[in-house]
Amino acid sequence: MNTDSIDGRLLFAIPKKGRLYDKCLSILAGADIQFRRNDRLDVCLVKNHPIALVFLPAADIPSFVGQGNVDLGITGHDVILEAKMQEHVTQVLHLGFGKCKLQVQVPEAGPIKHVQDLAGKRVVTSFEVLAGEYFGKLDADLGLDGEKQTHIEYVGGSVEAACALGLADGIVDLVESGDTMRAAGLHAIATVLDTEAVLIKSTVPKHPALDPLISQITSRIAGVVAASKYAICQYNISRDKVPEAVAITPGRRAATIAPLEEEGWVEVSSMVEKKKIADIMDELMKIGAEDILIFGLDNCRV
Ligand SMILES: Nc1ncnc2c1ncn2[C@@H]1O[C@H](COP(=O)(O)OP(=O)(O)OP(=O)(O)O)[C@@H](O)[C@H]1O
Ligand SMILES: O=P(O)(O)OC[C@H]1O[C@H](OP(=O)(O)OP(=O)(O)O)[C@H](O)[C@@H]1O
Repeated sequence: MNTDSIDGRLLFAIPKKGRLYDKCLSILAGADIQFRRNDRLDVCLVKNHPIALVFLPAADIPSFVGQGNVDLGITGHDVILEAKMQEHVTQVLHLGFGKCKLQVQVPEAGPIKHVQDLAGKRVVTSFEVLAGEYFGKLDADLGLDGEKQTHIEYVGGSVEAACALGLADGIVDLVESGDTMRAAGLHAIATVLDTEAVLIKSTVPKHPALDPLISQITSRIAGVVAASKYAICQYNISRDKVPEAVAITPGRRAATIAPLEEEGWVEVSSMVEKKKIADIMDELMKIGAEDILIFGLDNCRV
């Protein structure tokens, strides 16, 4: 391999900006994929692996990967469906970030209360394929055809302004916290899709020789994702309470139980989901656990 060229390297597409960018950089750092991105440069050679990173718009990544021009990529599940690339890419890993919903939204103060009231009217969106499929089914269910069908119009951004500008009766857009939607005086009346960031590869890879490297990178990224999701919970408890304790902290395979010097007491150590930590600690306190400690994970392979 020529160390100064992309020839022979695995091409790995990363969103060049936007909501997924920072999280992707953390994933790459956690997987020890080392690179330096010079200003405005969209192709970047990795120093410690035969990989080149290609920084692309998130919406273009499914087609690049699906057509085999790029071997691996990170993007949103939503844009894979929007690009109609679900048959051409394999979703290797769910990455646990970029979580949001694609929702139908209408003015809060307006007359439209249900999605059926919006059918046949004007909908503005950046997701014309997904919105088109959604309203296509709804129109068919309601017997709306020809001119009576819902009019879907594409805009590239600031979708939330369309109703206030008189361009639309409703919109289809992404919602995470709901702040954008509320600030625009809108509320959601239906969910088209739940989405999150995913690691994808081509369903029919152009470079099968790269499969071992793809597996290695996938396993590293899976470790980083698991480390961000789990923590270690360690506590002391009297031996007779062990059955109740392991019901609360069963671990991934099984909890580790070690005897303490003090007669009748054990130490329990177990992986727990971070989002459940407060509830788990409450439950452990109730059954008499003591010295409950939570340790974060820098990285792991599980
Ligand atoms: N508010 C959000 N919360 C979580 N994930 C989101 C959010 N908005 C978008 N995403 C995810 O990130 C992907 C890219 O969206 P983003 O708005 O960052 O796109 P972009 O158009 O490339 O960037 P920019 O908005 O800077 O132009 C979306 O397809 C979706 O999967
Ligand atoms: O529910 P919220 O937390 O407010 O997030 C939703 C907003 O996030 C995305 O846009 P983004 O802010 O990425 O910018 P964009 O409109 O330029 O795509 C999306 O298009 C919504 O507008």
